[in-house]
Amino acid sequence: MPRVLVTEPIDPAGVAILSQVAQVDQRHNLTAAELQACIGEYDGLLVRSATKVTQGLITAGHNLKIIGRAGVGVDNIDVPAATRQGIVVVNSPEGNTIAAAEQTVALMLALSRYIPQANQLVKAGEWNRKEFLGVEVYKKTLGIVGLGKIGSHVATIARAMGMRLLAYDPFISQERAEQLGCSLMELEVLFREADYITLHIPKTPDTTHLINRESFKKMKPTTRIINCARGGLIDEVALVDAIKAGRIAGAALDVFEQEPPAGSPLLLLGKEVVLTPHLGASTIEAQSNVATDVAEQIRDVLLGLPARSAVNIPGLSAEVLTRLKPYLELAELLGNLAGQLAGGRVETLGVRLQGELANNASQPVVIAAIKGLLGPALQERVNYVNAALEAKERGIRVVETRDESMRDYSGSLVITAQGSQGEHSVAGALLGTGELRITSIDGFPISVAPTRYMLITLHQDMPGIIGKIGSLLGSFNVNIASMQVGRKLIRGDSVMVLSIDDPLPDGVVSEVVQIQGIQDAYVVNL
Ligand SMILES: NC(=O)c1ccc[n+]([C@@H]2O[C@H](COP(=O)([O-])OP(=O)(O)OC[C@H]3O[C@@H](n4cnc5c(N)ncnc54)[C@H](O)[C@@H]3O)[C@@H](O)[C@H]2O)c1
Ligand SMILES: O=C(O)[C@H](O)COP(=O)(O)O
Repeated sequence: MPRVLVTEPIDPAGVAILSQVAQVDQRHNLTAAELQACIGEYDGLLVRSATKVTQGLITAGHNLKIIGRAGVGVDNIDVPAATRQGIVVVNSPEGNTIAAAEQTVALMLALSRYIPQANQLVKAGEWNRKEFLGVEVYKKTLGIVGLGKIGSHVATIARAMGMRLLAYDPFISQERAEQLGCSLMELEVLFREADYITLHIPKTPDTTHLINRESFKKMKPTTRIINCARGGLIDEVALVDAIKAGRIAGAALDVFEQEPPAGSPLLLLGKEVVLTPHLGASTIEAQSNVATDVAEQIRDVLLGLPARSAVNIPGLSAEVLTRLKPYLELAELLGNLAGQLAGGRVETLGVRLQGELANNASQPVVIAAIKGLLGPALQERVNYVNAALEAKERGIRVVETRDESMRDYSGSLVITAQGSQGEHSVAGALLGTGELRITSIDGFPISVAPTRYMLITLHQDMPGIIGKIGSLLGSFNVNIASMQVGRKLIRGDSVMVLSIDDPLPDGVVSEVVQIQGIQDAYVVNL
């Protein structure tokens, strides 16, 4: 039975799902060294934001097939390292959207009305009403940085509270922003106009310290900032200085550059700041959603099925897989065949998607062709996760073309492998019954069902040549299951495809190429 390690608390619903297919170990307080020491025993790892899934940990996890993040942000996981090792990384992109948006609005209101500070004083026996004169959010301007899932829901709530909405998100259309009642603008303008600024972007090298010392200089002294996205988006030292200097009015933070923020000067600030311990996703509903979502994906991957929200195999959801499955098999087979015909080092792999395959949702078909090409060399080390990266790292250029107008089959593929020993192309399609067919080799039309062992020749079409090959194979006790010739001209260059029942014994090919008229012969094992 596979084993899954859960390193942080998750909803029991997730554990129940994992237990259907795996032995689940919940070990929540492992040190980095303890985790490193035991990770090699596990097929799956499930984390939240506190576990640092580093390159070293991934290397030690030599049995890992999947890393699940019960939440959105995968910045605590070295995704490129997982990809290189062929490990699927999944998250729950929508499970905690509402929770994080509501936490953002709660923080905005808490900051405006000093609710945590007032609560603390009342509990301490004080009744100080003068100290907590707040501000209203009604008719104030909210600047939303990142108008994705959480930013959009914040916009919807804030709009209902009568706020004017500005947004900065270079990857969102004007139309989408308008639907949400937001005016899209440059960040600098948003800094100048907003009374509240809320961040809803991922942490990347580009967004680290997006809000910095210079940014604060552009804001109004009444501006309040909310960060419920990721620590490190705001330069905390600059933030503390800006608040102390009265450059801005305050901040509410759920996330920190270092968590917990032990020793941070933020902890010494007064009522201008409200701090929560990364609680954005901490609702009963969100925790149930994310645990279920990610556990189901881990279960599916351990059962050999695709994950619906893999962050490193884009587009390979269960729905896409069901639709494309036969084409993925076809692409893998043709990639493998083209690579074997090309023989030596392949420099360029051409993938031509025709007919119904010529739409963007067919991207996994290209990955399948790469997987097929690299399969003979890398065996099970190449998979849908790392195939594209493996090709890139080997300097193999993948050239993709599309032709919607092609109508010979509803969808067909042409794979070309060009390398040190020349170029070969193979085409294939699906029959109405769903069976795979190789429909041409090097441009010669054929219709051959792929089999495990094949002998393919390029030869000149002439009387007697088929008989000679048949006799030769017979003398080696090789049984031919089927044979087909494809040619463009009578007595011209042709291709012959022989399906044979067993692997071809050594020495046969060198004798085949001695037959007069045979130009080349290839042993293919699919
Ligand atoms: N505090 C919490 O507990 C908590 C909970 C959930 C999510 N989060 C965090 O919230 C953030 C947003 O999550 P989401 O689900 O809305 O993600 P999302 O992918 O739906 O949206 C992110 C948006 O940011 C935009 N963006 C990316 N780079 C940008 C840039 N440089 N400038 C402006 N916009 C940029 C993208 O176009 C996208 O629209 C993530 O960092 C996530 O980890 C935190
Ligand atoms: O990115 C997320 O989903 C949030 O930061 C939640 O993190 P958590 O699972 O550690 O609460």
